[in-house]
Amino acid sequence: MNGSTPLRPHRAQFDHVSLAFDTAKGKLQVVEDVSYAIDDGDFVAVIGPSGCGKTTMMSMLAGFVKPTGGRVLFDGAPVKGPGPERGVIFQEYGVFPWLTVRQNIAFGLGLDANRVPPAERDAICDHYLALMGLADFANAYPKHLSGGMRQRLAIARAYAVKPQFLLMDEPFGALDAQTRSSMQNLLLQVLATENKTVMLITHSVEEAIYLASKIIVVTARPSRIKQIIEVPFPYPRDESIQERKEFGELRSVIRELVMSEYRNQQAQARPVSFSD
Ligand SMILES: Nc1ncnc2c1ncn2[C@@H]1O[C@H](COP(=O)(O)OP(=O)(O)OP(=O)(O)O)[C@@H](O)[C@H]1O
Repeated sequence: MNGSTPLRPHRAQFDHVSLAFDTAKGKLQVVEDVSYAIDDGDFVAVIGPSGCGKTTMMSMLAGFVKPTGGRVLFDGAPVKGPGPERGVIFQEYGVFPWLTVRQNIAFGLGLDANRVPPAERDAICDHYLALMGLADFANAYPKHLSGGMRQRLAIARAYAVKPQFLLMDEPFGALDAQTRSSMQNLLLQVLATENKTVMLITHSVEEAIYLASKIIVVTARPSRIKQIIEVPFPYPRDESIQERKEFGELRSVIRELVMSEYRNQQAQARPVSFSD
């Protein structure tokens, strides 16, 4: 629909990536020697203990922070900053309160990188208003929406500019169980109709297995790769896979991996570890 952005395969690569923040108390090592690739069409979920460095990892690929060691590559070149081919959706992120729902969705389509003619812009807005169940609220302001609707709007805004590469940080974390599950299904539906590559950060093992093709379990801080797991369920998927024995078995394995990192975090008994 967005004719200005030709579809082409994308590849992201973390190549021995490390990141340490300079803080008043010294260096805080947050990511350490992480290497993996996200290939075109992959759906990679990253899961690990709270505060271990997942958002920091994603922020490097989004171009918000730079690694202090190694390289983060997008299409073979080091990431230098944000770009229109990478759409970022954070929890509670990205809705302008002074714009209506329709204007919010149209916003990115007025920016140079994604500009489209008005008729096309209107068609894209209509498409996502319908897809996200927001058509009746097109002219409402975000303050009149429920939390779930606002988050759907944030997602619609990110989808509208058709980034082929989606970076999603706990996008459904604040939603009630019902809305969360309908948003997951909607995401699978969008992925089935549009070629997208996704990096998703989640705390939910079920969500990771249900949505992802590959799950990266990371360690307690500093984030290192603990295990990379290929999810054995083909797409398209529906909720019935959650009833399958293999789903339950995989859930147990991943839960144990994550819990063992929580135990490590507690055993370290240092909520924040600094070094000079
Ligand atoms: N700009 C910064 N300066 C200093 N420390 C930071 C900065 N950003 C993040 N941190 C610290 O880095 C660590 C990792 O944070 P990050 O948000 O990446 O973790 P996370 O795994 O995404 O956490 P959660 O799952 O709870 O969202 C935390 O201890 C955090 O306080």
